[in-house]
Amino acid sequence: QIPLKYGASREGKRTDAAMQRWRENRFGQFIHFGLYSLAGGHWNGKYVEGAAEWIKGNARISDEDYEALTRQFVLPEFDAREWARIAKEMGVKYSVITTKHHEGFCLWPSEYTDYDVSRTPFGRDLLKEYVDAYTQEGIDVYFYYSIIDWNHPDWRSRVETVEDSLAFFRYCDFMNKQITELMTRYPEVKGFWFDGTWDKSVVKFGKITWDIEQLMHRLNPGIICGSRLRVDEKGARHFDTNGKLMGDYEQGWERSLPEKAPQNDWECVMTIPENQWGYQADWRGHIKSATEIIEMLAAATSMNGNFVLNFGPKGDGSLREEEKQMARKVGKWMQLNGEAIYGCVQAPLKPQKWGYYTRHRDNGFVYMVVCYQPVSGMLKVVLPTGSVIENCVVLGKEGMELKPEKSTKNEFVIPAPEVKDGFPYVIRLKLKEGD
Ligand SMILES: C#C[C@@H]1N[C@@H](C)[C@@H](O)[C@H]1O
Repeated sequence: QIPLKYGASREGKRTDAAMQRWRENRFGQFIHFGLYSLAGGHWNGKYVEGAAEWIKGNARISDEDYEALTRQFVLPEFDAREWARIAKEMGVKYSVITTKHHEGFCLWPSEYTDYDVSRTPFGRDLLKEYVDAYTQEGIDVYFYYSIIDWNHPDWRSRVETVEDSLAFFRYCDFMNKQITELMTRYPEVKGFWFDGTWDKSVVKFGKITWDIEQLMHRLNPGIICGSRLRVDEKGARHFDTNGKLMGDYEQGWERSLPEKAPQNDWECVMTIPENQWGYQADWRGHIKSATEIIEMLAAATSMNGNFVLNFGPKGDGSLREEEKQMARKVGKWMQLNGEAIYGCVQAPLKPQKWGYYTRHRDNGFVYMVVCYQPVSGMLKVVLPTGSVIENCVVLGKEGMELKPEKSTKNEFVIPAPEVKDGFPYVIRLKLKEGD
């Protein structure tokens, strides 16, 4: 163990109510919205390769031309209540919004910059309308905040000269003021989702991330913050130089899922196209179906993780049709099968090829989320020695009990119900422990 001043500030899983609520939420929404949404992944009438929220760099847009987007920020179709209604319909329990992405434009009227909504024709406090609408729907709100800030004159991606370090530490002061502002103006915020901590400047001065963590806990001891914020004084990210997780959960699973359950709390954030977070008018490549998203959500839950699906609203403030469709389909599935996700954790059963087990923290049931229908027509379940299946039903068809048959020692087979709608189905098991 190397002595560290700015490594992990605490060890082990948090056991307080705020963190337990984060765990039980399981399913979240990401909202990427900013000036980049107006460009929609196109510039001068041409499609721009790369992630749409990175268009300033991808299309080599000058500061002046990019800032001109503030004059187009009118949002005639923006209605936070509609965003919140659709999030509720999808069945998410929390939502993370980009208060400020790498571009530096702020979705709230900040006291510390004029590069924000107050300088646009829209003019309103978008963040407040989002917080109020989602809170009204009972959805917890989290703030994404980019450490990188391409607009701020004092941001430095690397610090090489005395002038760089003076500027960078002025920027850190600005950042601390904005974080304080966000936590005091919007006390409903449950946690922060920091991004952009890979640049050399942040890795060189990891203490600034320790300072942010300390600042947030002084303002709200229950605030939740993932590992992506943190860098220790040796430049180690997410896990400190002694291998200890920094922050409250592993926040490295961006567009990927672990193969097996990590030891720590963790969260996966996922895009519907291959890699578009901000609005891209012309989605290309594979667009994930609701069935694929449901399988990822079940996989995450089966490994004690949270799953957050990204929406990139359009430059007029409306949601795109494909995302509304996604919300409808996933929401319909969650209405029937949400008990296999919300408040669920990894089940103590041997994983099988047909899909994912989850176990509800309280109700004692084990759930089988079947994503791969067996050609044999039989779903295999291996139980601990002596345990038996006391009750076995398909969610939505509770009146029709399935009859498991013992096929070998500890192994049972359940006749697989027919798949009608192209979605995973869920079997609920009541197990009776062996004597
Ligand atoms: C890289 C990168 C950023 N991290 C994702 C969560 C998006 O915000 C993307 O722009």
